[in-house]
Amino acid sequence: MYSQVRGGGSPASTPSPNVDTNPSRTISLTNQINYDEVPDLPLVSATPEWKALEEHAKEIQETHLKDLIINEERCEEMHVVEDGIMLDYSRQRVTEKTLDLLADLAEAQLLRSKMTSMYRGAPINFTEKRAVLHTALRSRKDSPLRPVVDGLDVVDEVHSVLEQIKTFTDRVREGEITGYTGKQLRNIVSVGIGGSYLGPEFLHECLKTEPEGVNAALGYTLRFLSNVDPVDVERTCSELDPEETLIIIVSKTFTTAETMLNARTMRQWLWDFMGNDPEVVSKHVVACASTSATDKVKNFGISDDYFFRFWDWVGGRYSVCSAAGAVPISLVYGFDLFSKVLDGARSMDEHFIQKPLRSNIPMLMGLIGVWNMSFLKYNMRTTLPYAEALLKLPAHIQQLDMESNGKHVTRSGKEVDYLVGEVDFGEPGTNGQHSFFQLLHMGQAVPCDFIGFVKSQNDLVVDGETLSSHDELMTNFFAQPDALANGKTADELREEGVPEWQIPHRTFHGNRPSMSLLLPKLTAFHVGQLLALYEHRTAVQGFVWDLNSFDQWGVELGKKLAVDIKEKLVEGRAGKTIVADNPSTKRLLDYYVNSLNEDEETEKRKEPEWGKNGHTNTSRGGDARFARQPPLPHNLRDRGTKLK
Ligand SMILES: O=P(O)(O)OC[C@H]1O[C@H](O)[C@H](O)[C@@H](O)[C@@H]1O
Repeated sequence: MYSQVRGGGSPASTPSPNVDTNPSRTISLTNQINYDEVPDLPLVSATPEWKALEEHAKEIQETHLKDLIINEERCEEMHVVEDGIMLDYSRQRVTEKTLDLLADLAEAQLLRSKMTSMYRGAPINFTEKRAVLHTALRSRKDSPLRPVVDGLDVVDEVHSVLEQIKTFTDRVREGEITGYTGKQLRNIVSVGIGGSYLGPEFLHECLKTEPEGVNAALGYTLRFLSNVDPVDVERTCSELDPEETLIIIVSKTFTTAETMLNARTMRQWLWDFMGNDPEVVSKHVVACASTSATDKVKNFGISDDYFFRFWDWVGGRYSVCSAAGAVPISLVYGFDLFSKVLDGARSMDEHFIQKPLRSNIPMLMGLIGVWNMSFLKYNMRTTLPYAEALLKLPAHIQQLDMESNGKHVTRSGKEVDYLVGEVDFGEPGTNGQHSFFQLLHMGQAVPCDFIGFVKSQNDLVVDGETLSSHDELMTNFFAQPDALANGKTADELREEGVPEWQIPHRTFHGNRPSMSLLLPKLTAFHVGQLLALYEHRTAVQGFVWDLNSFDQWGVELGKKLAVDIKEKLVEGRAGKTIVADNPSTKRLLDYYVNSLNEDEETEKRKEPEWGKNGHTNTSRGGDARFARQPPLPHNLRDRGTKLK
């Protein structure tokens, strides 16, 4: 496949990707990396730059954060305001020297060359021989940077699909494209898992309460079906009118077992309501998949016009800005609002490639991530958005980062002897404060990303309150980082009159690092910025650690074993003796199969029922037909007995 760049433009709209205030930090673009060969490089931990940081970490271990954060000059230095975003990293356990040494490490690891290679479409995902071009998904049509993959201009490809999506989604929203029985398509069900689900759901949750989003989505519902658990199907279909439902199958490969079973289930659901006619599928099912899955999409019964392609050079966890996110979001919120997400992501792409280290938000966050993990040995990290609409951001970051940097070898195939790949988790504030913050304050130390907004999507002031509810939320955003950094000493507790016996239980050691990101408002544009910011943070860490952050071989083994288990389960349910690879798995399988068989002797397995909960179908304004339980599809009736 491999790609070259046509035109020779810079990765973003401004002339040089290597702008740096400190000329000694500027990396020559001639220092290009050859991704067609597996390099034989020493581990980064053997470099003098790494060793200098290890030495420096010993000094930092002696310093308490509360002594660092009282230094006015340092606090001034350790914040950035760019594109409306403020990053304050003064509560990280870093000094000017730390940042200089990290810059040296970044330079030694050719960070900027690697970034540029990514933007230009070099095959940096070399184990799969693929380019990594999610930045091209938000390129301007007339971008001077024209990566070419498989002979195709990537930016032209992207814009041709975006136009197809705009036309299709506008026509659906205007009622020109309808369902099989002529009804408007107002219920959208997006079927997908992993990267084909988490990012789009995160965007949906943000836009749901965004004022423009609220208006645009009036009369529409968007649901995500990801888990192969039949209960997820039940929940998804509950009270939906199939005649008004459009199913989007989002799967890059169009082979993922869970997605394809759910896709077949949803196809059957449509047929069971509207008749077993191929036109039901061609009018109610669309696909977002990679061009290499074209035949599979056709074989499913999906028409060409309803196929929105993306490309092998878009990784699943980096695919939100492709058709995977564009189709469901544009159907419900309109293409224009989705375009604003792309604008925000593009502005972050430009920021990332153009800005010098000390003004570069993703670069600073990535390098501090490396510092915390590999040198200060914090192997966890938490994302704490003080915005309920970001409730799915932690789950998205979890996949993005843990699938990207959860690796054990370098690009040269050498085992790493340093810590890489944090465990990422999170929850919106203030809810998180009432669940796991006890551990953050007194148990294990976990670096925190606090994310807050100057304005709420929709603020409230209750009569008699001096502050708005958003101000109230933000007081916590400001207070928690100080509590983590400063802690509380025994002497301070004594002064407050705390009894001596309680003091050990109420002492906070502090010295717990965090960073604070403050954005203007959770709009479509700013959510696009956040999305790209975290994608780039992950890339920075992988580049410095010398990993391939863009493959995911780690998910394959379990998938393969599940296929083997399926055969064993079929045999067990047919009354044959289960032969398993080890006694532990055999015991579990025997227990499962025997329990099922016993159950069935006394009680027939319960049949699933669509719309079981019997709520009013809001999208139909409470149509009585859907408030009742719809008929059970015939093929699913037999499902409980099929395995016998
Ligand atoms: O989009 P699909 O091909 O269905 O893949 C869905 C997901 O499953 C895979 O196992 C990977 O872990 C994810 O990176 C991917 O996003």
